[in-house]
Amino acid sequence: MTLLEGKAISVSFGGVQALSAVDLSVHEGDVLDLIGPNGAGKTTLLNAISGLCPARSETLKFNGTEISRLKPHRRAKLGIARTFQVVKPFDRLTVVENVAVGAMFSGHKIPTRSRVIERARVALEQVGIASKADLFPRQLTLSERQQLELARALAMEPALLLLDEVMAGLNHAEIEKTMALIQHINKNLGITIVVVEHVMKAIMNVCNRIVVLHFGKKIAEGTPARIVESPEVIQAYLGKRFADRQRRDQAQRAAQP
Ligand SMILES: Nc1ncnc2c1ncn2[C@@H]1O[C@H](COP(=O)(O)OP(=O)(O)OP(=O)(O)O)[C@@H](O)[C@H]1O
Repeated sequence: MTLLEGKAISVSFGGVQALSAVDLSVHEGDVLDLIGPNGAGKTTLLNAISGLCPARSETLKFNGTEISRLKPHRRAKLGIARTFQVVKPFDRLTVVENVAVGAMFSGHKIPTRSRVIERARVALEQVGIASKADLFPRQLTLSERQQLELARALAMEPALLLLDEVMAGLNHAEIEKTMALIQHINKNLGITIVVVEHVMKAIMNVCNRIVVLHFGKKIAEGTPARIVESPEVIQAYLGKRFADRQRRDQAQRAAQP
């Protein structure tokens, strides 16, 4: 089933055409990776979906409802949550209180304080930092702050989660952990995910579809295996060495019993 359907999504900032008539379909259960060079329009596309920047489109439907004229908080209530590339928690609130702010935007009509805190604690457990609930954000490592950002979005009980570079600045072990967490959120919590991610090697093994943006236009879409074969994508973004290595890895995995 199609969860999100966008047709001809365009965004311009003054003279800059950040997105030009991009079509995007996200199916229920997808982990869809948005890739492309710096400035390609990836974050802008997440902003257009979540309502954070004014966008034009022929249609933008979520779960069958036209959302293009809805404010961000209305889209959040319908089940669209997102994380931000630069994590900016409320410094004077504890970790659990920060997440509780997210829980206030869940679909429930009047979330009570106890329900909101309970939901926040569940989300912290889901991302693995329940033991940090009563600390302040400044006491967290970079990786834990990313997990806080994820928990805040999960507390909104979304059907669609938009992740903007949640692995930026993380080391190898932390990236592996985050990958496993993304898989867990998708498979076990049943949440559809659109992820903007530059750490290609890692995300290739987790996503089922990739959409490639270049100068605000969609230049390719398909399975990871198809995308590494696309001459246009190799030239615009992946580079030949990465594509060759990825193809070799895929062949080795396929040959394993
Ligand atoms: N608020 C804004 N005002 C003016 N121009 C903007 C604004 N936001 C984005 N842009 C421009 O729109 C284009 C797309 O930017 P966007 O941040 O979406 O790219 P991106 O693919 O996410 O890049 P990166 O990988 O570097 O995060 C860029 O040319 C950028 O400079």
